[in-house]
Amino acid sequence: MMIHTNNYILNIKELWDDVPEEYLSHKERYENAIKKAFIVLKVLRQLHTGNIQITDHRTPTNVYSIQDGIFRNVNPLLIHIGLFWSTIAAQASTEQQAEWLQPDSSMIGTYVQTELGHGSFIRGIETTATYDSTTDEFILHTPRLSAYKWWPGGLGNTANACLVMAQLYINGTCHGLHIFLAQIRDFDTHKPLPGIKVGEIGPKMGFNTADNGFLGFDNHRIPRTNMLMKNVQVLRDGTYVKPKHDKLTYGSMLLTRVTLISDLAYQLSKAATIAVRYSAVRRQSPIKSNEPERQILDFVSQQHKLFITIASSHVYRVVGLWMWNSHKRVTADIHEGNMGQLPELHALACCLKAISSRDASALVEQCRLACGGHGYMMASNLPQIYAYTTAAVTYEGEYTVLLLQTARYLVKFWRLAAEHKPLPQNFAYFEDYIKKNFEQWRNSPEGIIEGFKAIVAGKTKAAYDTLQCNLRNGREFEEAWNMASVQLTNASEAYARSLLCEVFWKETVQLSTKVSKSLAIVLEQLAELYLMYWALEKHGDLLLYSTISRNDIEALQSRYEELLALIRPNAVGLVDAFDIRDEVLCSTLGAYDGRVYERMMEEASKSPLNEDVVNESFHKYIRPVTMKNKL
Ligand SMILES: CCCCCCCCCCCCCCCCCCCCCCCC(=O)SCCNC(=O)CCNC(=O)[C@H](O)C(C)(C)COP(=O)(O)OP(=O)(O)OC[C@H]1O[C@@H](n2cnc3c(N)ncnc32)[C@H](O)[C@@H]1OP(=O)(O)O
Ligand SMILES: Cc1cc2nc3c(=O)[nH]c(=O)nc-3n(C[C@H](O)[C@H](O)[C@H](O)COP(=O)(O)OP(=O)(O)OC[C@H]3O[C@@H](n4cnc5c(N)ncnc54)[C@H](O)[C@@H]3O)c2cc1C
Repeated sequence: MMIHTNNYILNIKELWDDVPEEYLSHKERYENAIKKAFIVLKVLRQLHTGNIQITDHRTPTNVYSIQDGIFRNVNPLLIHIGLFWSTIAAQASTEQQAEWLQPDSSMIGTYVQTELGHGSFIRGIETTATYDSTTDEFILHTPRLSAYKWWPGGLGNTANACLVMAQLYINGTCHGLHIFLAQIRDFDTHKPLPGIKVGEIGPKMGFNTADNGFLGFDNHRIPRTNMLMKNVQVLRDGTYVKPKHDKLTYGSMLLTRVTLISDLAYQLSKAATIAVRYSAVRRQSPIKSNEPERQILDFVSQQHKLFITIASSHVYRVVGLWMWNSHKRVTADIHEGNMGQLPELHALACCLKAISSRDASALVEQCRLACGGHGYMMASNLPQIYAYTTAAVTYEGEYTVLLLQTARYLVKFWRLAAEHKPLPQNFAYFEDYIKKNFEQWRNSPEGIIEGFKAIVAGKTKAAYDTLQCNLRNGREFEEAWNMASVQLTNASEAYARSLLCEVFWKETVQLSTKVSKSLAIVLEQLAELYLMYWALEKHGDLLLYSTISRNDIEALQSRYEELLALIRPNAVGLVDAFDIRDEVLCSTLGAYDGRVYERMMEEASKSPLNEDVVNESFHKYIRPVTMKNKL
């Protein structure tokens, strides 16, 4: 059968709620989401087997974006599809993949790594997998409360299998973290298997349809062949065959960090669409007292809040794709046995995941605030987008922890520069900074990019000097590192920002040669706005580390305000160009037709509190008090 993805999925009636999910209980929400998830999974399986084919040009990403509207919250199968499958595809041997990745598999899986006691420091994970050569099995065990797995999406009620991260023991020797496939529930009855304690962790700020769960093993046995064995093996006699790089086991985190950048771009495009469209409809106060009230989008301060969100969505779309291509390249190299590019990819993925999630959550919140009171309504969908987006600052590597990973990489290159050793081309600016080869400041995108590099160099130097000073004062390295950690994270943040500016500007300039002149102008305005915005935000750093002057900063400010005015006529067109359907946007404020007030009233009428003209609590509680002496 040939289908058009959008229409096919959007026309499945059971996928759309009569009652907005906010009115459902925790349990009902989950059950409703599961109903939808399995309708969608069936479609995906049909797509996979070729029983149905997509006639439009869309990719799984598009299918992913449609599901965003269907679930309002989160698809309970997100981790099954996004992490369970992809980890097997990346880390299981060919034979294991052939067995486990069957399209009609009974397995519904999740990715089980974090424990009650350890999330960031995964070497501290306490779950053990001990090889028993007499039975050719691993024994999975949770030695204490802090070792209980806690958080995995879909684990609470949905999953019957999982990929577990555990410390591998063979003959009393610990070989560190490895990944194991474990069945946890009976495929037919769905009851937990003997030796498995599993459940759901309760309501959260968002992700309430993801049934995040807990899991404990009581000496649960799995076959030896259930360890993911593409990069590392345990042989029948207990021989341990080491991987080519000991962080290959962390590959799923790396991939998800890369994928997330594009996902966050998409969340930003939704928030920008809602807030810009609403700002074009909403009128509040005249600008000149004798004029009619103006669209709030005409207030320059409103443009300042919103246009950076549009630009940032493009930045993360472009940089997300750039990272995706790098990941593909490095993965191909790894297949050939060349691990040389892995540290760089890891360092880039860490800081870009950290900054993209932090930017996205701050900007989504800014869009919500820019919609005034109405942005606080669940029906605007902005609170849900915020709750979803802000979680990304924590999951898949907490913000600061990831920035500190990138800092290790920066410090390594600074050390080379300080010792006058050869540097790779992309860090040549460290040497320039040491030699004080400062460029004359230019108030242009290229000048700002150079300025940001100077900030990276200056901040890395400051952090490195502090580190050295702490060491000279007799501190152990780890302690000295901790004492310098504020400066180290600052350096990483600056590094991420300089990458974002440079990649975005270069890619935009290149793209501009391939599109119409009028489109090229708008794209370059957006890219320039992004660079100017951040130059102004970081003008203190530029004053410290580059050759910028006060006059230059004032000129930047004027150009920035000019750009806001230039973008204003295209603002609605720019968000329309994100091409997000109303069914996916799910917002009374952001729908394409601009019927904001009508939609708000329609949504309010769905409130169960409007079902009765007089709520029964009036008779039970209010009247006895207010009418007590009057009856
Ligand atoms: C309608 C249809 C619907 C279906 C849709 C279909 C489409 C589906 C598409 C899917 C799209 C998906 C969209 C994305 C949305 C995703 C939403 C996700 C939802 C939530 C998921 C959440 C999942 C999780 O959170 S899982 C748990 C994650 N946990 C972490 O990230 C823990 C963080 N901690 C760490 O990573 C480590 O502990 C670390 C790195 C901080 C420290 O590790 P360790 O202590 O071992 O190392 P160090 O001693 O610090 O370093 C040693 C050395 O190793 C280097 N290194 C570390 N890590 C790596 C690495 N990964 N790779 C390479 N190298 C690494 C490190 O740099 C050091 O090197 P040096 O040279 O010594 O400096
Ligand atoms: C919505 C959501 C979904 C999730 N889904 C999954 C899932 O599917 N599977 C899974 O396994 N896990 C999942 N997680 C868990 C998630 O990966 C962890 O919460 C995350 O890695 C952070 O770890 P933590 O909670 O232990 O935070 P902590 O590490 O305890 O962080 C607390 C604070 O300590 C600081 N800190 C910690 N270590 C350091 C350090 N070395 N240096 C400086 N500061 C430090 C942090 O910066 C932070 O400020 C999910 C979490 C959330 C919120």
